[in-house]
Amino acid sequence: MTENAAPVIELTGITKRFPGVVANSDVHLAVKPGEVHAVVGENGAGKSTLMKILYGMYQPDEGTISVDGAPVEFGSPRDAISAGIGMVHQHFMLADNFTVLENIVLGAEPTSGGRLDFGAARTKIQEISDRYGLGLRPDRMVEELSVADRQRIEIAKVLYRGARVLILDEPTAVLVPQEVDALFENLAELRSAGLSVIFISHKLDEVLQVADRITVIRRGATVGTVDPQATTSRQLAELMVGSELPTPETTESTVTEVVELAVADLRICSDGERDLLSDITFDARQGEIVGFAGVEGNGQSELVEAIMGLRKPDAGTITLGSQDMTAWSAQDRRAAGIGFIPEDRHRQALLLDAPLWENRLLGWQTKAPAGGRYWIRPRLARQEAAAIMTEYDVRAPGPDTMADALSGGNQQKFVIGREMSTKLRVLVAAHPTRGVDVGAQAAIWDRLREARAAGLATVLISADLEELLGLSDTLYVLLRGRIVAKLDPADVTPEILGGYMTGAVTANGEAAER
Ligand SMILES: Nc1ncnc2c1ncn2[C@@H]1O[C@H](COP(=O)(O)OP(=O)(O)OP(=O)(O)O)[C@@H](O)[C@H]1O
Repeated sequence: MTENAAPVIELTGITKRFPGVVANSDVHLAVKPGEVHAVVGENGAGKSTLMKILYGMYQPDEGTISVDGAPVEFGSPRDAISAGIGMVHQHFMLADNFTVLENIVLGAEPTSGGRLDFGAARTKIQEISDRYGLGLRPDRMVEELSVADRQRIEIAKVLYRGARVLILDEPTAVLVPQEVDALFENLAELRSAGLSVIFISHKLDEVLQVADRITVIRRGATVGTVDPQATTSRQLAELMVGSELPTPETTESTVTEVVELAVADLRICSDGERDLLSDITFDARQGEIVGFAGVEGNGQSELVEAIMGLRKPDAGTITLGSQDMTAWSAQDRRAAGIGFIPEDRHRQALLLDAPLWENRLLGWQTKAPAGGRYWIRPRLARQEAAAIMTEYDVRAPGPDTMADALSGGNQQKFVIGREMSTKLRVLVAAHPTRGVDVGAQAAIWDRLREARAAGLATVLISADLEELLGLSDTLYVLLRGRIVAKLDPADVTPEILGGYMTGAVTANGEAAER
């Protein structure tokens, strides 16, 4: 980064109001050419809103956007893209059954005399790949590729469209440590080529490692821009929150001998072809957190769906206490006290166009006091929703607020609060703190530990290795649908765990043959 370079992007005095909420209030952000600029802030601080304004998805109520010193107005993402701004989404938007080349070109087809010119596209993609060390192979099918490869395709896609400023929204949430290092090398290449990266993340250590400058947003307003060389992650967190953070406490084991959930010889096949899960056998005892590590797509979703009754296994049994529940419906399982924090909160946990009080009832409609066999009690549901909002620090105007008006992290906190405020025997938690800020993460970890101490058996799936190592009593690694290692979290580091997850280290702890 050139110290005194003029900003390539400057947002000045940005204010954006939603009903009952000022999402951005007089925000200032200046991004220089050749810098990685992190934007951090608590859940609901206004980061996504600001990025949506920069990307032309929302229009600000006040304030200006300048590109290369000249004011611009973006009516849509198309305008932002033509001004050289690209967004790499957290949820990849790639078509699995197309090649890398097709995915990059889709929507920005090259024309030569009115015809698609794939030859020119291939050359351009190869240049981009070589220049930034992306290692793309244009003819590979996307479905065969890892999460990290897909992310590189998304990056190439925006570069292909001429982006000079790339917005990366929580890019490391889905990566193992080795992949995070590789991503950071790619970012270094982009930076040295004079491009700019806006990096949104809740992982403050990573932010300090990768960013040239960090802008902190608190409750919609800019707190300031800091130099990572002169800031610790604790200071950064305190700037975000506006007060000192409590220190998380360590806890004693609470694992008992009583098996609450037993999974035996579970097998799930896809169309009779390939096993998505095979020979899965494990127990979760009262007072125990059983963690599952794995690169996304190695059987975690199928395991969760089988336990929750959303997918019928091809073989094996699932037992709750002394009852075989393999044939039970999803609703029977919830009624028996199995709580669920799904990976995809939008599809599986919330009705986005319904108010929070209705979402309080979702999945628990038949449970007293607010729900019941024949009717529901809106007044009680409102009270319960309000109680969850207070207890889990869900920042929103009230129980009548629609779920889709909440920031991502606040939606997640609401879902966790809903599930955990019912008396549970088993909790299946997939990525429980994905997208939540450090303060909320520590609070959720405390809740999970308290529930464990009270006897809850938890199955924890997470891509956050620190979370898995910090919470689990027993840790399994899933690779290609099998358990390839059973580990004591006290004995492993994130790097070793990453090795098991990618298959680089085998079950006996040795490096796998290449
Ligand atoms: N479409 C919308 N309608 C109403 N309110 C909204 C809308 N989008 C965001 N908000 C509100 O604006 C505020 C800022 O939300 P935003 O999503 O920008 O936060 P964020 O910093 O990205 O949070 P997170 O880390 O949880 O993703 C929140 O109070 C949120 O509830």
